Amino acid sequence: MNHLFEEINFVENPLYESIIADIATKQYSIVEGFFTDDEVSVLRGSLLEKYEEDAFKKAAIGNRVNETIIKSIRGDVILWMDETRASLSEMIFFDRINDLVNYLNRTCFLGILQKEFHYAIYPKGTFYKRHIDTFQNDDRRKLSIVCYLNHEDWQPENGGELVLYLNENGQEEEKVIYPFPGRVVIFESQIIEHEVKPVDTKRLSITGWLKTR
Ligand SMILES: O=C(O)CCC(=O)C(=O)O
Ligand SMILES: [Fe+2]
Repeated sequence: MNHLFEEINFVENPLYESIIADIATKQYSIVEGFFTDDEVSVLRGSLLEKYEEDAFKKAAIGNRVNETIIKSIRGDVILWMDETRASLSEMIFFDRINDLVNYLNRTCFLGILQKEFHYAIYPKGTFYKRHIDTFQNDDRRKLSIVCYLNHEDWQPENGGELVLYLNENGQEEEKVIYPFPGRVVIFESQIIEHEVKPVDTKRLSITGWLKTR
């Protein structure tokens, strides 16, 4: 019998258990300090370096059609991350995410087989209007994950709050979340409508999705 338990080799992780419990009860979870101050700082450096190299601009060129329509909905600039060519700091990021995904797959039967993440910068004055993260004919996105990489002195007055629109017994309720560095927000992609309020100071993050298939 002992032998059997050794093979299972499962260590309960209290942080992940609290995320799972949150999502099961309210469809979202706010995790403080998912990344340490040092990790946030290294990831922020990596994001800003790529921004200065103009890599974000190049990523946007594919979307030039409908540019004005898109800008009235969302004003962020993004750069998709490539795990197969990850830098040292990006490896730390993906190690954390993969650890969470493995735990979710072992405990929740979510069947997460794919993921996609991008850096995002919201320049001053930009926003992302109320939306849902799944496309009409593609329901593979299960969980949305937003990781904030702002500077340590980020203030609520800087704007850029993430607002989740929750359904509380038929009544809509707004959950306002400030993008403080190190904070990670996870929510059900297919259920929770949300928006990013106008930003007053350049706002930095990594956003991604855990997907089936
Ligand atoms: O940055 C955030 O807080 C949310 C971003 C978002 O909703 C998205 O990229 O779909
Ligand atoms: Fe979104």
